[in-house]
Amino acid sequence: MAWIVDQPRTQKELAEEFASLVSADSILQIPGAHDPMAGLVAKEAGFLSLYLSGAAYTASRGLPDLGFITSNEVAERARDIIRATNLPLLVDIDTGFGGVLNVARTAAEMVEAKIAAVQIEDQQLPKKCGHLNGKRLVSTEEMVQKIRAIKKVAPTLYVVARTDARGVEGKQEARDRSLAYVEAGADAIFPEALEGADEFKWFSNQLSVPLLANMTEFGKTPYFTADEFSQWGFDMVIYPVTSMRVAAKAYEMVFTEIKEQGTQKESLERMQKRSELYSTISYNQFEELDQQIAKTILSKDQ
Ligand SMILES: C[C@](O)(C(=O)O)[C@H](CC(=O)O)C(=O)O
Repeated sequence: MAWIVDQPRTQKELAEEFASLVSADSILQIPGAHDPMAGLVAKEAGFLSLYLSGAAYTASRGLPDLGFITSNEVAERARDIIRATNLPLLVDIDTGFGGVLNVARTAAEMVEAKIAAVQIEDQQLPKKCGHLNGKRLVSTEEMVQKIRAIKKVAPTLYVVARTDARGVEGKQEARDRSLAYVEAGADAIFPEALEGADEFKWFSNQLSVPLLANMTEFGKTPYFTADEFSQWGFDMVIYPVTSMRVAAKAYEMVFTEIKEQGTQKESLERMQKRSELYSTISYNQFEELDQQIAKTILSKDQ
């Protein structure tokens, strides 16, 4: 329950909360929420912070993750998720949607939308998923300028700098770039597409700032647990596209059933019931704001 019904939190409060969750003893598990409903369900499951993935956001619009979306589009989706959940949101801003000046505009827009934290990567446009081949990087100097621009325009934004160098130039270069990004003001580092336990451990021995692990599915990183990442010195782990992937498979199953059997009856048990849906979106609390609306009463099987 949030936004109109709850007291919303400010960007500064959300960013401070994010930083304190990162510095807590246990690793911060951050599930991707491609839309507000996914965010609300993740909140009900007990997660304290959410991630808006570029891959999941673009896929939810039927688009590939090649970096041709704009900052105001992403800010709009992020704003909806924050209004609904009132949780600190880490937003994937890809390359910052252009050069240094575009990054500055993106940072300002993210603060307006009350985003707690952003993740910016060192790829050239058009960017690619970090677990694919054929990535090209901008120079360290350009990325450093981008990080400085964010910190100048939006000092309260928590900045996670992602380096894609591991798959392009190697792990030593990824380490060197990370050190430069920290020097430029990044609050945390996201070494993208590390391939094994040894690489995670090696990386955390090289850096003293908080580190983020990407536990995406069908990528280059094997399926490690949150505890394993934590033991290796990582402070955050994201599950960026999981919500989108399970939702799309669920649609596929029920649409096939309706097409083939002419009914969705077999799938009812796997559906969110009307009562569960209304509870998740605080239906009653919104209804109570207007005494002219008759109070909705549901039967127990609805
Ligand atoms: C983290 C990521 O940038 C994303 O957009 O969520 C992607 C995830 C993915 O494509 O699986 C990534 O580049 O790792």
